[in-house]
Amino acid sequence: MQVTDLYVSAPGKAILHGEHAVVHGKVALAVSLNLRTYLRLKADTFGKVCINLPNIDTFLSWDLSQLKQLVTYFHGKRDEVQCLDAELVRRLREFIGVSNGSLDTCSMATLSFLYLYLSLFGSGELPSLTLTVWSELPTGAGLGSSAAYSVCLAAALLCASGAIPPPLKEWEHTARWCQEELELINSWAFQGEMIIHGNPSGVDNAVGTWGGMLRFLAGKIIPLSRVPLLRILLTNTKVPRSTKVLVAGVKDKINKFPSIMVPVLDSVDAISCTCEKVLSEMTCEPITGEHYNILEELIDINQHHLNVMGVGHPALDRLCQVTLAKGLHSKLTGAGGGGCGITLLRPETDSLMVQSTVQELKDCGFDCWETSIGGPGVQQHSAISVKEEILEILNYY
Ligand SMILES: Nc1ncnc2c1ncn2[C@@H]1O[C@H](COP(=O)(O)OP(=O)(O)OP(=O)(O)O)[C@@H](O)[C@H]1O
Ligand SMILES: C[C@@](O)(CCO)CC(=O)[O-]
Ligand SMILES: [Mg+2]
Repeated sequence: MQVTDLYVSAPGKAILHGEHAVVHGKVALAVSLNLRTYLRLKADTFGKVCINLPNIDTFLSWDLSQLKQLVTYFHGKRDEVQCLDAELVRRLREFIGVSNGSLDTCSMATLSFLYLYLSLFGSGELPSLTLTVWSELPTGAGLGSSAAYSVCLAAALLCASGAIPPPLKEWEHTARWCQEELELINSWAFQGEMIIHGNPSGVDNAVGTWGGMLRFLAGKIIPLSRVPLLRILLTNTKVPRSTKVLVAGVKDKINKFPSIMVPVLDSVDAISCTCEKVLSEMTCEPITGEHYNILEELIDINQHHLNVMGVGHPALDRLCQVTLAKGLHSKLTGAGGGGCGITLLRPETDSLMVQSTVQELKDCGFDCWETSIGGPGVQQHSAISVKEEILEILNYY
């Protein structure tokens, strides 16, 4: 089977409010970032499947004959994807030699690729292909790198399998899929997330698929079209952590102290709803200092709640202290335990103040940058629409 070459990309995300609570059926507000993961899929004729993941130093290849042995029992279902095929996951773990509890970056990325590849092609002829992924996002830092990776894999492999068409016309530079196709991409990306995260809510892959700002509640995705332009500072504490471990830790705490933790989750839910209301008011009436005061207070309260859930870290406390000394308010974003935080900048915060805050955070050993939000969801690219330095990496392998 011969597949068509293609380039796709998907954005990372920042969660404004609702991380962790969203896993337990509460509202989350999330927004895409203008930092993306790019994937190149190239058809080959060597009878091999190769993956190049330079961000995580992973370069692997398998003979099609090896992979075929894994699918002897398998009848792929491309349009019915509610839960993982436990037997396929077990075989793949055995095949790549990874135990159930492993958090190894390379194993998780490999497992999710092989799972999607075999699920989508396993019922027919396996195609020979090379897949290269490069991301502008820090890996495992709370900005949805796993979801952007899974969304790119799902879009590229669904296209290659013929389940969805490549949307790009000859004369276009970028193109997106229709709603129904996006839903299919999102549901397969969720499978990839399940392998990496264990128990994902689905909010991260939804942002990677649709982009923009959205409200997510129990699998229901509502795009928020009327939102004010927010200025956000992103800080990566560079403390490594695993979303899977942190999500499992919060679940344990809820099971151990339900009467203490459930009200905390309810309070986070109320924070997300209040934030959504304020953001919507800011688009239909003149923006005042009071709107920003409320947004800042919500950030502070939520950061305390996340500490109560056990997903804080001294480096995140440091971020909050440094920014508060400048009158700015921060919270962790994503799974916490280290990784990234967001700081809300007010419209009147001048660039000198931003620069000195960034410098102080860098002096703590953190990476820090002002970011723009609301990038488009998953899309196909022509080669010339991919930034030159990224194209060079994707085409190197
Ligand atoms: N560029 C990439 N190339 C290959 N694998 C990646 C890449 N980015 C992420 N991954 C996979 O995703 C895993 C990190 O996922 P994890 O969910 O822990 O962090 P995150 O998605 O960055 O943060 P969060 O889920 O809190 O937003 C890595 O261990 C790796 O398996
Ligand atoms: C921590 C979490 O809520 C967000 C991770 O970005 C996990 C999830 O929703 O799957
Ligand atoms: Mg993740």
